[in-house]
Amino acid sequence: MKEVKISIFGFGTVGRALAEIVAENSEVYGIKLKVVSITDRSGTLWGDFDLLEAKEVKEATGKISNIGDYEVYYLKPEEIIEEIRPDIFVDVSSWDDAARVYEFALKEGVSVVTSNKPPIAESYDKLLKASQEGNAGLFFEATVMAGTPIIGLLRENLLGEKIEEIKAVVNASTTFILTRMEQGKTFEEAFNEAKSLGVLEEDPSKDIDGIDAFYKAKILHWVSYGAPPEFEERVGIREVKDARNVRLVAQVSEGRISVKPIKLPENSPLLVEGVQNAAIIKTDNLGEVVLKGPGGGGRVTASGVFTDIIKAALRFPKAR
Ligand SMILES: NC(=O)C1=CN([C@@H]2O[C@H](COP(=O)(O)OP(=O)(O)OC[C@H]3O[C@@H](n4cnc5c(N)ncnc54)[C@H](O)[C@@H]3O)[C@@H](O)[C@H]2O)C=CC1
Ligand SMILES: N[C@@H](CC=O)C(=O)O
Ligand code: NA
Repeated sequence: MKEVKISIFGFGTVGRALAEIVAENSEVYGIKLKVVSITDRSGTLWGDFDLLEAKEVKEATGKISNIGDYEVYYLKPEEIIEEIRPDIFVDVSSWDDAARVYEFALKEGVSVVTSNKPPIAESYDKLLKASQEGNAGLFFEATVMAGTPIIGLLRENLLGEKIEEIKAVVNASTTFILTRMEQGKTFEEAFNEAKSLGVLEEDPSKDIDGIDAFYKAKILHWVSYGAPPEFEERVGIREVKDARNVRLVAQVSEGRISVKPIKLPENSPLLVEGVQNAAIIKTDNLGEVVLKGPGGGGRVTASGVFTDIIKAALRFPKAR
């Protein structure tokens, strides 16, 4: 059975959920998935360790380096690629500047799977070139709508369509906060409740000020049009007073992205609740296609990462 070596970078809510899913499904489609390293801010665990033990140590102590019987290394991100030589580099961290490591990995023939938005939103074209140069895959399903498959839809199933417009609610945290405010909670009460769900960013202002949704809108623009937008607009939810039927809506059309709170009509498919996301994709032949599903949470996000790991393993030869 072909063994595929995976290095996980970042071991928070999503990383630990991914460890669970890989441990439950280590042999899929004739492939044996082997996590050979896990990195968090305290260091890199590298070797033949027990995945679930690593998850327990992280949850109990907050640091992967506290694991007893295994070697912990202090590697720069590029050294993970050079020294460990994984087949797939999986970024589930909140490190905004990870694009330089993705580019290095891709050029080395190492596929990249990520749930981390800024590197894709800000460096998509450069990374696509690097993936072609290194014959390696770049996969980022979980960056938008978590495991709900909008990226695969746009990158594969709608390739024959002209994307006329996308209107979407793609940030779970603000949807949760706005729907709790609709039910009479204050912003502060709703915000604190959202914290317990594991969907807020490490820096929650990214959610509240529309930055997370903006990155996602930019990724949708890249995938739909192969270029960055000229016009960009971003407004968060801090000034929302009457939350009834209000959602943070991302609007994407060729050359333009906008993220702002919008009061929606009663029957709008975008009037989602809780951590649900929804998107209305308008194309030349199909008219409107509606996609709705969970947009945040550990396993919901790790689901998209895991599917991308399988895609990468099936499509790309082992790293050189
Ligand atoms: N939680 C969710 O519902 C979703 C999260 N995402 C994205 O997935 C990524 C992970 O999300 P969560 O696990 O929820 O976040 P988290 O905050 O629980 O975990 C992020 C981890 O990355 C680590 N990290 C940050 N910078 C690092 C660096 N330079 N070196 C090593 N480790 C570093 C942090 O220490 C933390 O353990 C984020 O980029 C997030 O935007 C995407 C979709 C949904
Ligand atoms: N913080 C994000 C997590 C998923 O991308 C959100 O609230 O949607
Ligand atoms: Na997705």
